[in-house]
Parts: sequence; structure tokens; C-alpha cells
Amino acid sequence: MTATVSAPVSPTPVWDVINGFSSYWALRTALDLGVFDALAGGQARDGAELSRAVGAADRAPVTVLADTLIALGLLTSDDDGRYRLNAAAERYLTSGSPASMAALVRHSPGPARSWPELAHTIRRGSPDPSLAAELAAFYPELAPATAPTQAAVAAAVGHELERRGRWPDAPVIVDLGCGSGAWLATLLAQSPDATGVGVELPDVLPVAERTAAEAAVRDRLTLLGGDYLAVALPVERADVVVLAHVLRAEPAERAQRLLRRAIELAGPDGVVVVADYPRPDDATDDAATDDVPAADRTAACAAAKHELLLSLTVLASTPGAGVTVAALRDWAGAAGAELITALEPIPRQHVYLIAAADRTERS
Ligand SMILES: C[S@@+](CC[C@H](N)C(=O)[O-])C[C@H]1O[C@@H](n2cnc3c(N)ncnc32)[C@H](O)[C@@H]1O
Repeated sequence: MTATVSAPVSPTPVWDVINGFSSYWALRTALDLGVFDALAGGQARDGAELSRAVGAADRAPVTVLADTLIALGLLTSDDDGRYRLNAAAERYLTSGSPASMAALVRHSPGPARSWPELAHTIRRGSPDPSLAAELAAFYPELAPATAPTQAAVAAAVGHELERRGRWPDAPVIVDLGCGSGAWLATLLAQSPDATGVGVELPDVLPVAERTAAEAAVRDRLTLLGGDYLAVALPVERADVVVLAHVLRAEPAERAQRLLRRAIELAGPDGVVVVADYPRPDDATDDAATDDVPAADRTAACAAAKHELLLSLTVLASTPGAGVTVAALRDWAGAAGAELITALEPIPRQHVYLIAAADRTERS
């Protein structure tokens, strides 16, 4: 009788997660030290030169860090063994790049204390109220960090609306939760006669003011401080209503009301633009009524790792738990509208256009 020896189960998935923590801090540290800026513009430096450029006492730790960044796909080495930026690092990790994510790397994980508190948050059902102050302090820092990416998304969406015949000559644009003002500044810059209204929490509003002033659109923009569900707006109709990265941080009931407010504002001819990172649709608790087979769900979750981790990030510090496309469809339908198309103007940035159900596309 031969004994069957089963292959050992690999611990790789567990190590991958542990290494996720150290990978994040490798990147954060490289940004803190200015590693990417020291190599910007096609510069190549060996370990000693890079150590000097970042002000390190010794070459060895910088070499370990830089080699780790190579392993993570964030740096490269030339034939002479000198460190160089690869295309992704040049575009996303140098502080001077228009698409820079350098500030976003710092702020994207949300308030630091929300992570060790997450088990408590999940048991309670929402973050401890003591985290609210951290979240309030976090938003003004997050807003400018997201601006380069959101400006790029807004530019692509603006042109798509024009292509679809959903961009009148003098569009009225309302942005609920306008953050940095990147969406408003970009969309207003698209047409000289466009006007806009932005709603934000009062502490974040100065960031939007600055962005609008820098884009020379401040005189066409009304900025209002307060809760986007409550603030009285100076317009009854808007051609474009933006809800960018706000729904996922709201509890379902408030998110649905916010989408309804946007749909009513858009009326029969306007369009609501929802930008978010939707996680897979919820599994039902009753397997018999779950129309997604388990294997498909495993694949869907694996494919949506980024969106799920961002939903978890939101869940850790806000009353929201992410948003699903099924919820968007349901909420839109309940408000007499429908999801007319889904776009991904730049990778990982999902945008949904929602409009009155009976309006036909003119494109
Ligand atoms: C992730 S940011 C998105 C900002 C912007 N829409 C963008 O995409 O760049 C979410 C924003 O919603 C704002 N916010 C959160 N709760 C709000 C509320 N009740 N009323 C108005 N703004 C709110 C936050 O201050 C924050 O700037």
C-alpha cells in the first residue's frame, strides 16, 4: 500500500498580504526620501550617488530600498547597474508630473488609526465616533492629493459628454462633494460659457477655491459649504451633476437620497456623472436565490481586488461600505432614471452616466 503525499499548501497568499504592508512602506519611504525625484528627467544614479542625493548616512540601506523598489516594479536598473525610473514611476511617482500620485500614496489609506480599529468597527457596524475628528481632518489633505487623477478623468468625461450630445453651449454643472474642485475646474475650462456650483464641507472648500482660481474659472463658479443633502442650491436644473467618489462613503440610505437629488437636479435632459470604485454586487445570504454562481463570485472578487480594498478603506473610517453597480441601477430606477453607460476613461477609474429613463441618446 502506498501512502499518498499531498503537496504542501503554499503560504504564498499569506506572505503576499504581509508583504503588502512592507511594500506600501517601501513606497512611502522612497517618496519621503525623494528617491523618485532624484531620478526624474531620465537621470541614472548608482547606489552611492542615490544615497548622497537623498541625504542618507550610508549607501547600504538605500541600496536595499532601491532594489526592493525594482522588485516591486517601481524602479529599474540600467546595464551599468545604475538606478533609473521606469515609465510608471516617471509618470505617477515624481512630484512634478501632471499625473503624479505621490501625494495620493500618502493619503489614500485614509486616517491611520482606522486600520488597527477595523475589527472593532466591523463589530460595531460603523467607525467609533472618536474617529470622526480624524476623518474631518483627513478630507482637506485628501482633496489636493486626488486632484491630478480626477482632473484627467474629468477631461475625458467632458469630451465624452460632448460626443454624446450631452454638452450644451453654456452648460450648468453642479458638483456635490466637489473636493479639490478638479472636476469643476476641468469641466468649466471646457466651455467659456459654462457655469458651475460646487458643494463641499466648509473645511475643504478653500482647496476648491484655490483650484478654481488657478484654472481661471473662479468667476463662473459658486461654492457652497455644507452637507450636500441639505444645502440649498442656486439653480433648479443642471446639465451635468457630478457625484465623484462620494457615494461609497455614505450609508446606503443617504447614498440613495444623494443620487436621487442629483437625478432630480439633472431633470429630463441632464446627466448625472457618478465616479466610484464599485465593488462586486452583494451576495445574497440565501444561496438558493443567489443568481451568481460561487465560482463566478470568486473570480469577480479576484478581479475587483482594487475596488474591494478601497471599499474596505472607506468602511474603516466612514459610515459607508462602498457602492455596487446593482445598487446604482436600483437607486437610479427608483428615481425614474437609468444607467446609460459605464466608462473607464483611465484604468481603474470607473464612471457611470445616469439619465432620465425616457430620454434617447442624441449621439
Ligand atoms: C473622496 S472625496 C471626492 C472629492 C471629489 N468629488 C473628487 O472626486 O475629487 C469625498 C469628498 O466628499 C466630501 N464630503 C463628505 N461628506 C460630505 C457632505 N455631507 N457634504 C458635502 N461634502 C461631503 C469630503 O469632504 C470629500 O472632499
